[in-house]
Amino acid sequence: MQNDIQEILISEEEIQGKIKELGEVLSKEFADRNPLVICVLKGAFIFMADLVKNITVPLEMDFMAVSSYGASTKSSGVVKIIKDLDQTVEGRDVLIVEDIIDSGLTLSHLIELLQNRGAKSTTVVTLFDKPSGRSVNLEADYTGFVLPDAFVVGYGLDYAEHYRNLPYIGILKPEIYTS
Ligand SMILES: O=P(O)(O)OC[C@H]1O[C@H](OP(=O)(O)OP(=O)(O)O)[C@H](O)[C@@H]1O
Ligand code: HPA
Ligand SMILES: [Mg+2]
Repeated sequence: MQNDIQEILISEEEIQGKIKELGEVLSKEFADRNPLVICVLKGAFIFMADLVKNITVPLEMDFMAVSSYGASTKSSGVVKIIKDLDQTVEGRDVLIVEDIIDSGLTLSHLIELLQNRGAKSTTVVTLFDKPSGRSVNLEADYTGFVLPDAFVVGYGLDYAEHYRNLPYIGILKPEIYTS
């Protein structure tokens, strides 16, 4: 698995340090608001788990699975809901937890959906942001790291369902997805 990685961009230690910082900021922002923290599966599952351990105020969690990449390195442009939320978002302060914003299509779709369902507020925290990939105008409220224009894997992010279990973020060797 490691042999398929061209370069490690962000180490496990750097990721964990950043998540502690994000947890502190979000604990202040959401004190006394009992947010509904929504994990965008599958990619965000590791970030969600590490992040909520660093948020020290009461919150609730829910999970939603969406997919637009499949076994490709480019967004299909169609955001499919594979598993919907169990809880209602009506009147709730919602914190959306994403692993990466690339084209922005997944999040813009999700934010619109949650607002239409009556969420009181929607706040986005993403661990990674790839601004060069954007096809819609969208910014997270909180961002961990800004990434260069390359297809990355690890820490929840996959290529064709592999590499999610790497504890760091790396650039996948192009020959892996062009061969
Ligand atoms: O900004 P975008 O271009 O929409 O890309 C970001 C989304 O793409 C990935 O999900 P993917 O569709 O690969 O599903 P997965 O999380 O199950 O891997 C990632 O986890 C984000 O949710
Ligand atoms: O760079 C990426 N890697 C893995 N999944 C992704 N989904 C959007 N961008 C990426
Ligand atoms: Mg994916």
